Amino acid sequence: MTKIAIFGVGLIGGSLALCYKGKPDFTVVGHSPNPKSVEKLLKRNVVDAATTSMAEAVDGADYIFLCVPVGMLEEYVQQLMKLPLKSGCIITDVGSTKASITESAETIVKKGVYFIGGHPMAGSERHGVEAASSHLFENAFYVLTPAEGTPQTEVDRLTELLKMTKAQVVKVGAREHDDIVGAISHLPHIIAVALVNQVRGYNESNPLYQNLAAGGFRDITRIASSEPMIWRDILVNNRQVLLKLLTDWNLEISRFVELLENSDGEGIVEQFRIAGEFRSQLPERRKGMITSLFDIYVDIPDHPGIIGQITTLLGNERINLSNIQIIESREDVPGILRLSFRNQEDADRAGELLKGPYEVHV
Ligand SMILES: NC(=O)c1ccc[n+]([C@@H]2O[C@H](COP(=O)([O-])OP(=O)(O)OC[C@H]3O[C@@H](n4cnc5c(N)ncnc54)[C@H](O)[C@@H]3O)[C@@H](O)[C@H]2O)c1
Ligand SMILES: O=C(O)C(=O)C[C@]1(C(=O)O)C=C[C@@H](O)C=C1
Repeated sequence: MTKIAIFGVGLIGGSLALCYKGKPDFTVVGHSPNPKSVEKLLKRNVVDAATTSMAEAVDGADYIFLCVPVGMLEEYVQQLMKLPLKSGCIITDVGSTKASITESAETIVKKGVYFIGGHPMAGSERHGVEAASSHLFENAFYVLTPAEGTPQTEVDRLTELLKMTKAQVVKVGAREHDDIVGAISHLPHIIAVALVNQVRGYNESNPLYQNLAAGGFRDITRIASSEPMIWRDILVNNRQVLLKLLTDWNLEISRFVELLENSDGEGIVEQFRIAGEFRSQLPERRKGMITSLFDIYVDIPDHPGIIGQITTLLGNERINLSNIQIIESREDVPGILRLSFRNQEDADRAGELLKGPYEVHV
């Protein structure tokens, strides 16, 4: 039996738990310091067992996932080292920054235990176990940042385990990770929040701003609704990288100021052209990295007419489906249907509607 202990069973921890729970020869234990959260995890059936005791959670664990906010990771590694851990146990984390935890854990972990930094490049603006899904990591990249001295055999063991998330594991240096992810994830979150707050200011004197906000504003600002505490920790932790990125950002914006001051239409066309060209080369269908669709997943029994029944139900309620895909049909699980919608509201309505007759995952 492989035992997995998960600390912080929220969006990411809960999604990992759902990837392993119920799989043959796996047992998943969730930890929270809060007894009410422990009760909730058991009630939601996300884990096989849940506890407020760190010692109980790690007792005999083969793998420990730290899925708490970035600012707490080091403290958790320190606490874990005071407990008797199984020899060969791998501790990994899912934090959105990698340099500080990878470097500090190296000095904290004791012999016979391994720390390998990790970061799934998938997520959402939602948080908490309620938003968890076993499909979250499908097709996404999952970065591992092993320190230099980590034996390859242990990296391979963790890579093998992560295959069950259906993510694609890649190895990247921790500092390189923070530079890159700073640019493609952390900076966009700052920009989204700043933009929403700029418009929020205008909206105070004229509510039409909010009412007229359409696809463009929604697309670029979805992530402004992300969990503040999670993002406080990420941004403060990666501040050195972000300060440099914001300097570069100011230059990009100044370029537009200049183009507008000079009514330089050709220059504007050129900016859009080179941006569009680069964006069109981003890997397609990498869920969690780039998507303008809102997906729900429905477990479907394998019998004829089932897809017709589902689309009819949606059609009757005038819920517009933008894509439909059968992900797979395996012997040990029901088939899975991915339904995509143009906006969160439609996805939520569809979820509510289909929840009765079918098993729905968001
Ligand atoms: N949200 C994303 O898109 C995303 C993607 C990849 C990685 N991450 C990383 O995953 C980690 C978890 O983020 P999440 O999005 O799952 O957030 P979340 O809020 O859904 O989950 C965080 C979990 O940590 C617990 N927690 C919070 N404060 C705690 C405390 N003081 N003591 C003990 N437990 C505490 C919460 O109860 C919850 O179970 C973070 O390190 C984040 O950087 C997030
Ligand atoms: O899709 C989203 O909502 C996300 O915020 C996911 C996202 C990202 O910025 O792409 C956010 C944080 C992560 O650490 C990894 C992925």
